[in-house]
Amino acid sequence: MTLMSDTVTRFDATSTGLLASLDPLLREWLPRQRWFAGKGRPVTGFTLVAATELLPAGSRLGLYHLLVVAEQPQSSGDCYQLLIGVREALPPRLAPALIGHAEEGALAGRTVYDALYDTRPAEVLLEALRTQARIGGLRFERDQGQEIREGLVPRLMTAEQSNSSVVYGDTFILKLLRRIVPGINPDLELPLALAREGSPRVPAPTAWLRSELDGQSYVLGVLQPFVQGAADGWELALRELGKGEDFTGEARALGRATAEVHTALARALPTVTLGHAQLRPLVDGMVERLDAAAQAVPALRPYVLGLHSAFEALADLAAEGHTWTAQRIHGDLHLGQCLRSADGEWSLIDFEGEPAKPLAERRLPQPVARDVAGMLRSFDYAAHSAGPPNPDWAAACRAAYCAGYAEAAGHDPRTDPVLLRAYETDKAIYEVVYEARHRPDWLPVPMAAIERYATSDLT
Ligand SMILES: Nc1ncnc2c1ncn2[C@@H]1O[C@H](COP(=O)(O)OP(=O)(O)O)[C@@H](O)[C@H]1O
Ligand SMILES: O=P(O)(O)O[C@H]1O[C@H](CO)[C@@H](O[C@H]2O[C@H](CO)[C@@H](O)[C@H](O)[C@H]2O)[C@H](O)[C@H]1O
Repeated sequence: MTLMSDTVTRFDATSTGLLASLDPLLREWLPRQRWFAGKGRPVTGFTLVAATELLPAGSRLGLYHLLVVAEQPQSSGDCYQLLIGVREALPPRLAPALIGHAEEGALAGRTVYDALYDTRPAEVLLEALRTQARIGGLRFERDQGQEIREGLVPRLMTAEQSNSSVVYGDTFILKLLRRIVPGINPDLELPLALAREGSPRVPAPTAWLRSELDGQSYVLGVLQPFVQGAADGWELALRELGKGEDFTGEARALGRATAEVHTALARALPTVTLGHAQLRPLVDGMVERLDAAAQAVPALRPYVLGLHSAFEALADLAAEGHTWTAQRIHGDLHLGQCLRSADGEWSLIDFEGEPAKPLAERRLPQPVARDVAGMLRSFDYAAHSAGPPNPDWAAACRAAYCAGYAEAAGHDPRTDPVLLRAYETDKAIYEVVYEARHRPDWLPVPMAAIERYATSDLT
């Protein structure tokens, strides 16, 4: 256990004692969290990167903001953001938040819990954003043009997520990023760029939380307007499928919304042309991901040769002199990232990209086909998740989505089937690894697509 005490605020004398209390509790609790990225390997210890006392430890309710590196074998360790509450005992409503009872160190005899479940700590965060507080290394910042009312009542969203979100009075939603990496985070960067472009398709960031550590900036959270009465595309698609209803009207609207976001991003941020030299490493990446996935998930192995052909076809096109335009994109687009407001308008959320990929890679310009492929995979997922597989439903949504995209963008993604197939294949491979790791019961869904892609020509 090491301590970088220069980043610890108002807490230097007891920081080691704090970690002594938390270490045994976090070893048990952290790996059980959905957002824990190091699943399958034991946590062997923690390094405290920063500890900020937000409510005094001596009071009825103590509150610490922590950045800790979880040490694991064969890894340099991921850094996590934790909001730790400390009480004598937890009231029953906070039972799901329990981390454990500290037996040693500075918090010995007290109960430690995930403070995001608790009203007062969540209020402390919103108040700090509202007043643009600077506490230790934490920078609470906001868009001066948007107002944050006082007295909004917080509630933690309990859905399984990659991060953790608190909704304030159905007016704002604060997403606290759990795994923290230094640098410009697209989850703040892209919505801010879209807001500057005046795009109505993405809730404009109202405020954000950053940390300055060792000369590097970390985005820790983003506050956005809450889209009231919204349903996400995944819920809606499953509902319509279950009723045997048509979803093509919504799929077409989603295609238009995606194209509008792409057009605004292309205006706001640089675009580049990909020729053979640039496409080759992109294809190599796809091949490497396939090979790594087959190592990790044995069920993929019989299909590796068949899947390679999708990537080779793309490399062949590049070798023949084809070029593609690349720009900033969403990076992890699926039905669950699309919200339909009560008045029927679609917005896109969660521009973080695939959280497991390095930030620099997530911020590279890429062909828009990658996002389109993500949505097409999502229609296929829905069609394989609600009762017996319904490939006709998926095919109809696919056609409507691409037609909607073409209406708003002026070009139809289906006119480049080789590129689209390569990205759909790449995404399905990603999904196989994702499901094997997080939801093994779902593995047959992407595997059904893998089987098709490995054995069929482009249709
Ligand atoms: N602006 C918003 N308005 C309403 N609900 C939202 C908003 N942003 C996110 N949500 C809800 O929160 C969930 C998680 O948000 P998301 O950004 O996808 O987080 P994560 O990165 O943790 O997956 C979404 O599926 C959606 O239900
Ligand atoms: O929502 P996240 O950004 O955390 O994305 C991850 O989890 C998704 C599942 O929640 C996963 O999406 C896959 O399952 C969806 C249905 O639950 C489906 O609509 C998507 O098409 C499918 O990829 C996503 O891949 C993963 O990154």
